[in-house]
Amino acid sequence: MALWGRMLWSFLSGPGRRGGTQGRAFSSWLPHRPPAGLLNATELVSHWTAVFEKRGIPEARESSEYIVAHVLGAKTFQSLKPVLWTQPLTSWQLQYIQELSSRRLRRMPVQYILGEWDFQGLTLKMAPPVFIPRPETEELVEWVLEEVTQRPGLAGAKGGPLILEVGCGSGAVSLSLLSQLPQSQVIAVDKGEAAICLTRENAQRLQLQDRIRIVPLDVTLEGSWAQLLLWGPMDLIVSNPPYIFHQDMEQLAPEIRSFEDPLALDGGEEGMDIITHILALAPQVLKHSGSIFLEVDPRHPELVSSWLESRPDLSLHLVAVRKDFCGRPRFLHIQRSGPQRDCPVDARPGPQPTSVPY
Ligand SMILES: C[S@@+](CC[C@H](N)C(=O)[O-])C[C@H]1O[C@@H](n2cnc3c(N)ncnc32)[C@H](O)[C@@H]1O
Repeated sequence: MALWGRMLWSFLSGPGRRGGTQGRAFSSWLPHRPPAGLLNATELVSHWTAVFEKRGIPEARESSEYIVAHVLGAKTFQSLKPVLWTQPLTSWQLQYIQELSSRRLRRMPVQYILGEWDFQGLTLKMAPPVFIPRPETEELVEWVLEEVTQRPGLAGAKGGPLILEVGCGSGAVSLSLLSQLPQSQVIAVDKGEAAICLTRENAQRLQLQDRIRIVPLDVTLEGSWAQLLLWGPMDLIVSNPPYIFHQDMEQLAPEIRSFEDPLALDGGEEGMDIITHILALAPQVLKHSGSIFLEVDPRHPELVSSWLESRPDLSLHLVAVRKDFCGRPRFLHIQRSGPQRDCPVDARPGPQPTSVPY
């Protein structure tokens, strides 16, 4: 399976990642009844696992377990009370499972079928075509949290950092940073209208709307970043941008190709289109010694490093690269040195950071 196919499915088998039973993304009942004789949860899981396997659906058992657990009001099959494993299901539960399973047969990702998914302990609403947060992005968030905690300079003058997230999608990164950094504030931007709406909805569901500004913005448009200066220089920029190499797009799993917005994935010929826009514009909004954290493809550390060398005017330095849980170099920490450019809000000189060769 292609790289991104593996990434999508690697986290279905993770323990207890998704949340409660609100947000049933489900509108029509199938007219036919479920197969006769399959009356309890364990039998239903076995039945749909076999159907999914026969039809070549990836993560067959995990998919059927999540669906059955969801209908019975639990996050995971393992967390169901044991009595529910063998208790007969009602006819509406059987029909509901059948409806959701038929969506899986059409290769809809489980996260969209359930209408919600957990990220960093937060239950987020999911809706196609907004990008489904991946487990490795939790590692990006953890790195940012570590750096903010260990380097007081990153925490900003107000006790918590002002963070810009480029490409917020469902709001997973911004909202988890807000929830774990109670003094922080976030400006979350995205080009997609559906992403902006979903981040807004998730912020409200999690009662985090007071510390986040959600701005529709295309970072590739000249002058688009000027409006961000209203809120002052940023302590941090974080982004999981579209970074797939264009020629790799065809190899993506059907779940991704058919349901997720290609604009959330396709980073152009070398996956660098949005990355270079972020880096070129960052000095306008980032405070001196501010940091940029990016999730990228394993080929990008070298490409980004060379690109930054070709743009000394930006005063940005790649200071660290981190590997993901599969051992691939996937996260970049880039730091700004030198005074703020073109930013009237913060022209104060300050100490220069020491660059560490990565
Ligand atoms: C890989 S997704 C990441 C979503 C979310 N941060 C996460 O990790 O789950 C990339 C996001 O960037 C947004 N995006 C793509 N091009 C953009 C642009 N030119 N300006 C702003 N956002 C953009 C997409 O709409 C998408 O929501």
